[in-house]
Amino acid sequence: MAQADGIIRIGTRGSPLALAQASEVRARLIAAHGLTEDDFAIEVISTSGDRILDRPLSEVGGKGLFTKEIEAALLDRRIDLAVHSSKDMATAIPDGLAITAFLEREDVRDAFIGRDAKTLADLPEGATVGSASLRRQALIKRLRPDLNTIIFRGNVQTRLRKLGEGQADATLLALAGLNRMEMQHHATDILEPEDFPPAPGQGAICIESRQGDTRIENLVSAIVHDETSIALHAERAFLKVLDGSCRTPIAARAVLWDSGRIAFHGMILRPDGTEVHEVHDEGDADGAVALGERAGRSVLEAAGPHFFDGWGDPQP
Ligand SMILES: NCc1[nH]cc(CCC(=O)O)c1CC(=O)O
Repeated sequence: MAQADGIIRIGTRGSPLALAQASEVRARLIAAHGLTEDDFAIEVISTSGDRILDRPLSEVGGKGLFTKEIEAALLDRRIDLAVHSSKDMATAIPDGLAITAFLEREDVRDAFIGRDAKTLADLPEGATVGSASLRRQALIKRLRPDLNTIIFRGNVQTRLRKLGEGQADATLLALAGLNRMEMQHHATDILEPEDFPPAPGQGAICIESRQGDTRIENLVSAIVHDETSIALHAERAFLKVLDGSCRTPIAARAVLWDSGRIAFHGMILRPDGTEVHEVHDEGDADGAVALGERAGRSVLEAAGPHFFDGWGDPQP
C-alpha cells in the first residue's frame, strides 16, 4: 500500500497485556496489507483505570475507565485507531466513534491460579481469593460460599505478584490474557464456562476508530473475524439491556455452531452469589442482537424489580 496516507497511529494502554494486543493488531495489519512496522506508531495512553488502583472499578465509575482517555485521543486525532479488550468497552460508544472490528477470539475461559490449592474445589474452607471483578467474586461465592474475596487491582503482573506475596490463596485471570503474554503456565486450573461463564466480550480484541474514517475502516476490514463479531453482538446486546447498574455481576457467552446458529448463555448474580438468574437460548446468527436482547429481558424479568435494589446508585 502506498504510504501517501501517512503513519497509522495506534493508541493503547501501557500494560504488558495491552501492548501485546496492540502488537498483535499491528502484526495482523502488516500481514494483511504488506505493510511494515515503520508504517505504524504505537502511542501509549494512560487511563484512569490504570491510575486508580485502590478501589474496585465498580466504585470508581465502571467500564469507561479503561477507554475514556484513549477515546479522547481518537476524537482529538492524536491517534487513528484504538486497540481495546472488548470486555472493557462500555456498550455506549461516544458520538463520532465506532467499533470498526472485532478480531478472532482467544480462549474465553477464566484461569484459576492457586498458591497451594490447584483448583477452586481444593481451596480450604475460609481461604481468600483476590479479584477486582464483581462477576468473579459473585461466581466464586455461588460455588464456594465459605471463601473470602478481596479486591485485587492492577495489571496481570501486579496481581500475580500480590498472589506470590501471599495476599491471597488464589486469583482468577482471563486465560486469553495469559495466552497473549505466553504466561499460561501460571494457570493451575481452567474454569468451565458452564459453571463459570466469562464476562461479555472476554477474550476478544476490538478496534475503535473515528466514524467515517474510511482509510482506517478499509484497513481494518481485512482483519475482522465474522464469527467473533456475531458472538460479540449478541453478548453486548445482552449487556446493554442490563446496563442499569455497573455493580451488577453479568456473565455471557455466545458460541457459533452448525454454520449460522448461536448458542447463548447469560447470567446475572447478586454480588454475594446468593441469587442467580440465568438463561440458555439459541437463534440464527443474523438475529444475534435480537437474541442477546431477548436473553437480557428474560433474566431481568426473572430477577424482578427489586433485584438491583440496595447495591448503591447506578452509574450515570
Ligand atoms: N480489565 C482487565 C482485563 N481486560 C481484559 C482482560 C483479559 C483479556 C481479555 O478478556 O481479552 C483483563 C485481565 C483479566 O481479566 O485477567
